[in-house]
Amino acid sequence: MDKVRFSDQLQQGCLTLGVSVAEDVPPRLHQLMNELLKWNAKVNLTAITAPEEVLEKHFLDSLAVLPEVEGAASLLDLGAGAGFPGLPLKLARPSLAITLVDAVSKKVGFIKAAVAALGLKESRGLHARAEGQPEVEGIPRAELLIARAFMDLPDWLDLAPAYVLPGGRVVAMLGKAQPDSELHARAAERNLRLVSARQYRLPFSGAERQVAVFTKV
Ligand SMILES: C[S@@+](CC[C@H](N)C(=O)[O-])C[C@H]1O[C@@H](n2cnc3c(N)ncnc32)[C@H](O)[C@@H]1O
Repeated sequence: MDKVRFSDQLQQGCLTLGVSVAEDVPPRLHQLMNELLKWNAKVNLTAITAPEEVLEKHFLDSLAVLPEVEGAASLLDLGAGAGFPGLPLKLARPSLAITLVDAVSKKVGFIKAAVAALGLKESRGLHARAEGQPEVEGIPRAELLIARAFMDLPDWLDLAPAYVLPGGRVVAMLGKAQPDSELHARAAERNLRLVSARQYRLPFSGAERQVAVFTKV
């Protein structure tokens, strides 16, 4: 898909999601897609390789949580894989300091190469396994914790708070929507508080999503 068509579709998708990105962001995401597909030909990073699908399932799916990310100064993406959702969020909000962690070195190798190719500042790929002890693991705490397709909600809410700076938030990206009562209950069991929960659909496939934000009590 050429850069112009890609940029049009990306902006259209953002509009449907109710998020906005600066004009230079779609061309930079196009560059990220080319980098991803180039690497993917040699190193297996993602099963999603059709440009239309990369655009929606990786990029728009990541950008959909921009409202939950606004205002944070630092973001930690655990189990980032090929950099989702962290890299698109960083491109959309350049002032965000990001750390992307994965336990598989070839994935972190790609993240580092993408950070260099895109000239991203305050962006770090880190090869580490997150098991709840950030100091031991060398993983820095952040204001906002995020992960996609990493753990189910109960395990994520058990793990993530250890990596949050005081007053920070944990974002859960969920495929299957859960009732607010369930989210409140999962939070209360762990001395957390549900800050917000929002359901939406991806713009082209209509796939259902939910994003929930938690903070420590
Ligand atoms: C299903 S992938 C999701 C990748 C990416 N977040 C996405 O949505 O495309 C899960 C990733 O978590 C990584 N992972 C699994 N357990 C981990 C751990 N304890 N610490 C860090 N990364 C881990 C895996 O290597 C894998 O890249």
